[in-house]
Amino acid sequence: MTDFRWDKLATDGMSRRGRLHTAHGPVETPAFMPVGTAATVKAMAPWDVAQTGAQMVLGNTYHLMLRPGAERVAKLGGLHRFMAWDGPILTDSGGFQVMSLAQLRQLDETGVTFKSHIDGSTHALSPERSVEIQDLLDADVTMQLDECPPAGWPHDKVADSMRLSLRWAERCQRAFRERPGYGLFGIVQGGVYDDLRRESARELSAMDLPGYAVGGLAVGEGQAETFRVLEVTCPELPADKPRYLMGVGRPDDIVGAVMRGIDMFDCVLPTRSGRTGQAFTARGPINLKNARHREDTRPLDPNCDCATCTTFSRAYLHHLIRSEEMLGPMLLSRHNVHYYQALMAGLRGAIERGELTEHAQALAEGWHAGDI
Ligand SMILES: CNc1nc2c(CCNCC3CCCC3)c3nc(N)[nH]c(=O)c3cc2[nH]1
Ligand SMILES: [Zn+2]
Repeated sequence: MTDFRWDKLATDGMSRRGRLHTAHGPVETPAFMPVGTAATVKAMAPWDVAQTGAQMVLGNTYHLMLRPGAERVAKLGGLHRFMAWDGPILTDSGGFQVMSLAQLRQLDETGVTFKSHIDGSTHALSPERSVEIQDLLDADVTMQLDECPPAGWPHDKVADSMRLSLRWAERCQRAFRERPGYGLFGIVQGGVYDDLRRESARELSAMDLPGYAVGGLAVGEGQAETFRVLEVTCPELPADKPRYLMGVGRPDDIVGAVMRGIDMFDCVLPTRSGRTGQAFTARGPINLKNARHREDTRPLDPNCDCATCTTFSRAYLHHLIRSEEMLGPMLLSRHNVHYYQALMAGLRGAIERGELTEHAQALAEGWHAGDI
């Protein structure tokens, strides 16, 4: 059984090309992980997800503990068998989703208690219970339970919140069931405050965890602030451990974060925006709802070799979205996830060649050129 580890294969400036080894297989980094909230990457079957080149997907403690329940997923053989995904799975710890989705939630030293947004039933999520749920789901990567302070909180409130998350990290590490190929990631907090980010990163680094996430970002702070926080945080993290920027992002966010030392990403954007008709292309995002596409026989993105782009015209995709046909979100989600995977493959190659700066410049020129 493989040991959980991340190999650093090449560097280019602050960026790294690596390989994560997990119980369910390797993951080439920098990596983009499609989000599979309720045990499905929405509108995509697992074979569609695999075909995009994605190696690792996200599951969600909050949704799965409410429905169908963690014990039930375990009884059914765990999340890999349940959703027929035999590659690595990372599950978030649930705290972020509670604060953004649940009703009547209460957060204190012990954890969070909340009422289900599905049926109003009351639930409690402690660091120990979150780790237990992620174990029952058989997640290859378990995330610590943390508190993600909303943007705009003052320094003293963020300091208290960051230190609570540090105490929860300790409790998660004690509760985590060590087994080969599985790892627990800490989550750096501290808002947009450099001193708090450094304190959080240093304390978590001292815990010698197998991987580190940067949380508390992509909450509306804007790209410049996100990048500034990364420039402060990444240098404080161990150079030989993977770094995961939670909830990011648009293609240009991802490129900028890779250049600042991030190795792993997750975001609902490619799937969620795909369902609303938005497609990411080498010449920037376009929305297929727009009437300008209704007689356009060209492919979505001539540079893309995915099934959507090599089979259908923009006119047809426009028709599907306008008609609210199920096939529309299916085809656009597949293209968008494929596009993100191709973006990551391009970044990995550029880092190997020591050409990331030039590659990033070429990508930005394409995006700014705009659709023709
Ligand atoms: C979109 N922006 C954003 N997302 C954040 C997330 C969620 C990342 N995505 C998880 C998947 C979505 C559903 C299933 C799992 C964050 N999660 C945690 N634990 N802590 C954050 O500070 C945290 C911060 C985040 N910022
Ligand atoms: Zn495509």
